[in-house]
Amino acid sequence: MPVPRFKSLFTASVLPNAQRLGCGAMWSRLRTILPSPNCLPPRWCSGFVSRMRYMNRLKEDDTACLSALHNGQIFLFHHLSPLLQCTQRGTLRPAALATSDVQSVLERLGSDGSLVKKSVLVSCLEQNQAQFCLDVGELDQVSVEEACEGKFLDLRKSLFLLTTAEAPILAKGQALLRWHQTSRFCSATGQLTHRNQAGSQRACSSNGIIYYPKMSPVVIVLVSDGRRCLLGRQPAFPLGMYSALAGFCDMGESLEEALCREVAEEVGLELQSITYSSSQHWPFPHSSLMLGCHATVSPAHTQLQVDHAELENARWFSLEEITSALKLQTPPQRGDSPALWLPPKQAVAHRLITEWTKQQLLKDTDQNQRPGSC
Ligand SMILES: NC(=O)C1=CN([C@@H]2O[C@H](COP(=O)(O)OP(=O)(O)OC[C@H]3O[C@@H](n4cnc5c(N)ncnc54)[C@H](OP(=O)(O)O)[C@@H]3O)[C@@H](O)[C@H]2O)C=CC1
Ligand SMILES: [Mg+2]
Repeated sequence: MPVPRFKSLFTASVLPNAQRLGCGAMWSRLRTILPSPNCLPPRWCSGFVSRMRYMNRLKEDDTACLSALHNGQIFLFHHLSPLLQCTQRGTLRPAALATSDVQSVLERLGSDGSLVKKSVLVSCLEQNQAQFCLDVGELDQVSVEEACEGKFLDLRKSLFLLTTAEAPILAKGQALLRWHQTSRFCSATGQLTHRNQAGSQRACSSNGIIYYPKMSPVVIVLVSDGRRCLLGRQPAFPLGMYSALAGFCDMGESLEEALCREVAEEVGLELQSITYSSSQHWPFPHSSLMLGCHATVSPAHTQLQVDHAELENARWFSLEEITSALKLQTPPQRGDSPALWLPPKQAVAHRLITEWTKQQLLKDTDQNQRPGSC
């Protein structure tokens, strides 16, 4: 079980009054909370090191990156919405197009060849085939859709619909493309900045300051009182959707301090203990690094004081309510009786909720198997 690289985070404890777990107890709890290898990048697969080093070289060597682009794949975007195609099974997947095909489509639609060079490097397949994202917002949307046999769909909607492992690539691609669109000028000199071929940095043409893409750290926490879990709802969420509590870290705060502050601000509770679960990059509203945790409050202090400037509502949900919501396949429609709808599978909030559910079910099984229980 490849967990040790997270050990420092787990053992770095959290609150002055945190319940510290003994080491053995902690690891056995981690195994139940974090068993999923898909939380971790595929470091142990053969070829991982060589792919990472290859990607790093492409970020540093513009000529090598341009050559990788010519032999690579491109995910197209139109004003930051990704191009999706329908599979034979009727599901959606991001359209990974060969660069040569994209080049011919662009030429047919009257664009000069330089547009392809605006692609940003996002990933690398086995055999070191590089993958890029490119925004073709300057071309007619429908013409590109017809030529590529796909549809551009808003990224939030796409993340609800996509089940493939490529969803994080779209999130990363959109974040990078947006960063380039909004970072054209140096904030010190006001002069134009220019990018490297991979799109991993921009430099000021006048004083050479180098800018790197920015991410805001955001904490997200699933609070439990031992029996129920706490979810909140913002007015902008889709109908019926509740999620784990989240908030941006303030300057100077640790992960633990930000979690305690956000929970205190949004629902008026004091956390007892915090366990780190996993993290994810999230492209909204700009680009965030979501740091996902579980936390507990005392069962004696669960009264919520919801800050309605931040949340439309927050409430405790039973295990039964959560297990039913996890089974729902289609979102509630206007006019339906309001069912609980959870964040998409790609969201770390979903992962926290499923981890909590598994933990509760295990607890219930343990209790039922104790001698003397009926
Ligand atoms: N992937 C997932 O599972 C989930 C992801 N999220 C993401 O977490 C993010 C944070 O959650 P949310 O509850 O909205 O956060 P907060 O509770 O921190 O509230 C958002 C407000 O914080 C202020 N703020 C402070 N710093 C920033 C910053 N760097 N960027 C933008 N706003 C900032 C803004 O207020 P003002 O404008 O008044 O200054 C903003 O309206 C959301 O963007 C959401 O997309 C949320 C839930 C689930
Ligand atoms: Mg919040």
